[in-house]
Amino acid sequence: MSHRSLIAPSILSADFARLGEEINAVAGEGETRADWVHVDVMDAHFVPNLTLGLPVVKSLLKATDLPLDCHLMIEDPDHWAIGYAEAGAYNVTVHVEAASDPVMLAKNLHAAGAKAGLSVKPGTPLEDHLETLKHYDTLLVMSVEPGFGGQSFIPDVLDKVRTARRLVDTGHLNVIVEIDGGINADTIEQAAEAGVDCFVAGSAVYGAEDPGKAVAALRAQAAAR
Ligand SMILES: O=C(CO)[C@@H](O)[C@H](O)COP(=O)(O)O
Ligand SMILES: [Fe+2]
Repeated sequence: MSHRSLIAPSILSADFARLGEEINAVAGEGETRADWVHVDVMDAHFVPNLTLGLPVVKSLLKATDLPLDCHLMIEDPDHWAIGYAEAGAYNVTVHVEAASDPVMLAKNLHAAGAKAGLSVKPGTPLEDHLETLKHYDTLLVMSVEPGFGGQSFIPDVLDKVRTARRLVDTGHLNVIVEIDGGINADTIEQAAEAGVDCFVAGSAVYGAEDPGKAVAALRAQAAAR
């Protein structure tokens, strides 16, 4: 791994009535500071849950200087994703299962000034999307079925992470391997060992008494592998 492990707390497990304060809880100094804030956008169609959309993301962008990592679990990301990039999201991740033209989408996200992320559900093989991946900056490997926080990590996805790590390293791709779902003190080391660069953690951070300390502890565990 060429850089330190990145920790991206998911505000899905935060108090939605106090999102600005909740982000500030992981925006301190040093090791307690998150690298990115992960924002789960769900439309009750691509996934059976509804969360928040572009108006809330625009407000969050004003409330923090941390980079927003927007995970779009929505139908028709070809149409909607660009708005998040134009608003100033750092990274906009779309699901390969939902995108009609993911290569064009990545180009459009880049033109709008954002990084582009490609996400795969646990049952989606990576092998079918290798050419597409070359156009992206992050690969978000889902380690739970998308839709809800607080689910258990699916260990079978570690094989996919190892494959991704190998492809990125041997192909010299500039792609950050990110994992999302069930990451906590019990699972982060396996994920780090398999080659993950960036760890999304919702309940493990916002369910902790001190979210900033949880960020520091997860980062230390990831770095120890
Ligand atoms: O995208 C999703 C769920 O669909 C995630 O970002 C979850 O929000 C992660 O929550 P934990 O599994 O860490 O509690
Ligand atoms: Fe997510």
